[in-house]
Amino acid sequence: MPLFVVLVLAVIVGWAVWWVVRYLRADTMTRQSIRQAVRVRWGWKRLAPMLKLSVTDKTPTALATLANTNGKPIKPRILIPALRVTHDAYGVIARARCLPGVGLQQFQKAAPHLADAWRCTRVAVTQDKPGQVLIRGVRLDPLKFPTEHQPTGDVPDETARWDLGVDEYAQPVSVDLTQVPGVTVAGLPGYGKTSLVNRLLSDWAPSPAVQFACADGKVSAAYEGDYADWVQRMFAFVGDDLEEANKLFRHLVELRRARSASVRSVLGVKSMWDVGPSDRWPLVVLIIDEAHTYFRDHKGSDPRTKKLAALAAENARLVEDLVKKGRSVGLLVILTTQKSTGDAIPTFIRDVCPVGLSFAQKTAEAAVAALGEEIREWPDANPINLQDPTYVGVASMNHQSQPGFTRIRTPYVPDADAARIAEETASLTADPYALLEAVLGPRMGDVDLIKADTEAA
Ligand SMILES: Nc1ncnc2c1ncn2[C@@H]1O[C@H](COP(=O)(O)OP(=O)(O)OP(=O)(O)O)[C@@H](O)[C@H]1O
Repeated sequence: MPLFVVLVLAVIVGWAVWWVVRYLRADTMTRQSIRQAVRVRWGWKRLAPMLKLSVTDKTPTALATLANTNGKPIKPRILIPALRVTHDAYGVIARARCLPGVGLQQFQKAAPHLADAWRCTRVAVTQDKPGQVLIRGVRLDPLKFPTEHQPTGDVPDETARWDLGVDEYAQPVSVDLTQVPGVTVAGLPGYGKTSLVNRLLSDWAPSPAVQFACADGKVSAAYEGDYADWVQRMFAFVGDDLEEANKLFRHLVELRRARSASVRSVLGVKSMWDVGPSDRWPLVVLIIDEAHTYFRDHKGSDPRTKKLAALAAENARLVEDLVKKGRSVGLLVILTTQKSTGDAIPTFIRDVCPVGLSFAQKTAEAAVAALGEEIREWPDANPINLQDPTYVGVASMNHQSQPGFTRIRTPYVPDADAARIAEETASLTADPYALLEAVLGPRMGDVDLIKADTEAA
């Protein structure tokens, strides 16, 4: 046998073995996707013309004209977009070349028929490169399949990137929280708020450039509740006591002022994000869980109620200060609530938070309270459609930088994993105010807090 044939055979056998091994090693979902991808590839030449995704080229090529010796008219050519198909557990990802007259619009129009032909729940067509479209087909609805996240304990590659989960096309969703001063998280009890925050803590805790504080309105003492393990990685923790919370918020507003006053002299820039957070100037994340506890209106004329009402009003004002003025000096506030009324997170705070997430909600009003009026215009993404228990862990998100809402399947983070990370990273905990004092030394006394306020405002 000639050497060339042997080589070709060896390549074919090697390729086949590689595919068989890949197939056998894959899980059931991925195997289905591999078979689906093969069907998509094989059926493409027939399917494309049926869906008007081909063009007829009547102009003969130079080669065809040369070869045409018998003088018969040359048949027009049917051009089919070249298609490259890959797979993942949820379905197929295909890249198609555009042809004259067959581009993004035509593929998008054909998407429902592609979904039928490829037996997909959803098909989305986007364009990420000129001359090419990306066709994502999901056989299974990624929103309906619970996932789990095992935190690695490694320092994140990028600071302030919040990996949230996957969207309805199983594409990873993450939000860049640099320059973001506030995030709201709402949803009915038991639908995954704690797990969402747990993930952020688990992923970010290994970084010495992030410090955490927490006010948990659901508990009275640090050893109770969802954050019991995390307390060791937090420089401050308060329970449902309004006065204690007030002290913490004041402390943080003071930190905000001191940072605003000294950012130029310490970091040499106007905004901390120009240089990024560091262990001496860390990003400070304040988690306010069950935010309603700290802000709700107390009605009554007895002295105790009056005092609570005054504290609640001041708490809202202090948190507003942090969200409105904390961005450039590295403060981030995450507010969560299971209450579905407008006063759970006062609208003047909600509206200055650029990122909002909501798990399931019971009523349209609750969805508006969580995500703003705009959600009424996006019925498909409305969290009132997430009440089925299948959607525990699924949230709808809006981000001020983009129109519309994204539905996200967030993963479950086992408590034991979160506890392990908290323990491993506890030694990184430091009070950012003390860090600033250490940097400024005796100059701390010179920090002009009033001037800092005027500048930041
Ligand atoms: N992302 C998720 N995927 C699958 N299951 C989840 C997810 N998040 C939470 N769960 C399940 O739901 C239960 C309740 O979740 P979690 O404590 O996060 O809810 P919550 O919204 O914080 O409730 P609450 O407002 O009462 O604190 C968890 O114990 C877990 O079994």
